[in-house]
Amino acid sequence: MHMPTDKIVPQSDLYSRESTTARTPDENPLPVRVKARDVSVFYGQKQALFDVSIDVPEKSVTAFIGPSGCGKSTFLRCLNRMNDTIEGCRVSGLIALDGSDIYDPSLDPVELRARVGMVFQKPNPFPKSIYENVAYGPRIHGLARSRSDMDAIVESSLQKAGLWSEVKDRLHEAGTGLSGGQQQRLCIARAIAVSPEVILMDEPCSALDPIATARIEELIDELRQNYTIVIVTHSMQQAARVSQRTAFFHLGNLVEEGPTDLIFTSPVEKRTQDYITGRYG
Ligand SMILES: Nc1ncnc2c1ncn2[C@@H]1O[C@H](COP(=O)(O)OP(=O)(O)OP(=O)(O)O)[C@@H](O)[C@H]1O
Repeated sequence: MHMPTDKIVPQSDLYSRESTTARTPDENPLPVRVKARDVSVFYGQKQALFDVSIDVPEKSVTAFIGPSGCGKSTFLRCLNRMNDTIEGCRVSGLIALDGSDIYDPSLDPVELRARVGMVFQKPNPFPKSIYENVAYGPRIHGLARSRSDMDAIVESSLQKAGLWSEVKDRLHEAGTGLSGGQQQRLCIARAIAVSPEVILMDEPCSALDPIATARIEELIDELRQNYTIVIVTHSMQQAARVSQRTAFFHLGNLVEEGPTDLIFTSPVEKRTQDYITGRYG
């Protein structure tokens, strides 16, 4: 059921405020693609996120880490309004993509989700052919004018997802017939096919074996040349391997965020230190 969340009112003072959780100013910061300020999320009466502020730089991987239930997925879902689909979920604060409020009522959430794509924990291809899985988004967004246009989009998306050579001779077979790792790459191809700016990944490797996981991690590293990626992961090793920035969440708060190497070697906050050294979580 579709339940609209609270409108986020863009307030210039909120928009221009610095993120207080950023621990070290980068010497050469990348342009900010997604800016969140004072984002709180409620499920009914229960508050799950408290005043989260963060800048997500473009063409890099930002990892969200933290113990189970700390709000990582809740915050990730705010970034493309997936929480709109959860009954009783309310969002306040500001989230801007390229300077524009994503909760502006004039913005179509379907268009937003093409610009901010999502890959889920469990690979979820449609019960259709490999080709149709990738062609579906471009078709509903009117991105291909002809069959050959569509063929080109499908091929290049599968190429970028590192799957083309494995499936080019079986494009009309069911997507669900692929291995788990291939299915996840198909889901990545499906997200890429509508030319997103940002790709959100919610524990994309948790259902995969170590070899398929390594393949997806390599792919994430390649994709960051062209896309802004935000990944939720339970694995600190994965965050350290794939991300340039890491944000540590605890009990609904964004405790600390900064360059991944610094978060893992010299965190400022004791709670971050305790988590990365395995004291809890
Ligand atoms: N649909 C929902 N309805 C009610 N409460 C929810 C819902 N989704 C999440 N929550 C609650 O919000 C809090 C944050 O959950 P969330 O799933 O965002 O955490 P997480 O850090 O991603 O956890 P995990 O690592 O276990 O996936 C938890 O207390 C959770 O129970």
